[in-house]
Amino acid sequence: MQVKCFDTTSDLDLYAARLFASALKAKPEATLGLATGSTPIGIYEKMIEMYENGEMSFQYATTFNLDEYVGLPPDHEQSYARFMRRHLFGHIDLPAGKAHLPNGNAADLAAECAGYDRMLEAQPVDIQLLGIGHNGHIGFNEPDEELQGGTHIVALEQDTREANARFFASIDEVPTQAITMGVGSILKAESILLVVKGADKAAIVKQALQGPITTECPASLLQTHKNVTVLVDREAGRLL
Ligand SMILES: N[C@@H]1[C@@H](O)[C@H](O)[C@@H](COP(=O)(O)O)O[C@@H]1O
Repeated sequence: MQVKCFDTTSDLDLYAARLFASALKAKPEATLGLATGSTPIGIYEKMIEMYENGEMSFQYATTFNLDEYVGLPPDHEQSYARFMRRHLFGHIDLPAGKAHLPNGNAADLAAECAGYDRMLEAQPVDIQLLGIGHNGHIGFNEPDEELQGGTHIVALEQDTREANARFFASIDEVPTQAITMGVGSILKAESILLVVKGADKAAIVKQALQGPITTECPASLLQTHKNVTVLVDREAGRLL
């Protein structure tokens, strides 16, 4: 596992965007695993700049997002589908049909999960972008006695709903469930880029990288992967 610490988030964002640009240069038809949350927004901004400057093209790429809320209409301001359109897909040359997110409104959610896994098997992720929750969740894989391998429905922890309530009018509007790729699917990616920003993530990133490998901190399972790069800003990396 390689850990790189950056003085500014802007340097970190540029470095991460360049890793994706290199991956696409080496393999234009690469499958990219993408994430939501506040952490990747700056990285997506740099990708858009690089695309606009002709330094990066998504024309032949495929993307898979980690997760989506259950029960929000796709056009809901806080749905992850909308987030991705706003922060990335609406600004680049990725063909619409090549951007995949789990559908949290599917009539048959079990079939949706199985279908998402089939697509992931057919087009394995080359490079997976990940953030981390304060409790060590990745995607929406919450700490638990057991973790599921494939895409599944998860009940969101109260802490997670509270953390995400800042994007909603009130906590009551935050969905109670999500559909998420499993830790097993995440670990199948050829390479993983974990990005952590801010002092409030310093303790959990230390636990994830240097603590015991346990399902009670889903991100700690990244220690078992052969090709993980961790990018931290100074605040997030201060305990490492
Ligand atoms: N499902 C997402 C995760 O993929 C993300 O990593 C996490 C941290 O978000 P943030 O980057 O806003 O701290 O929150 C959400 O719950």
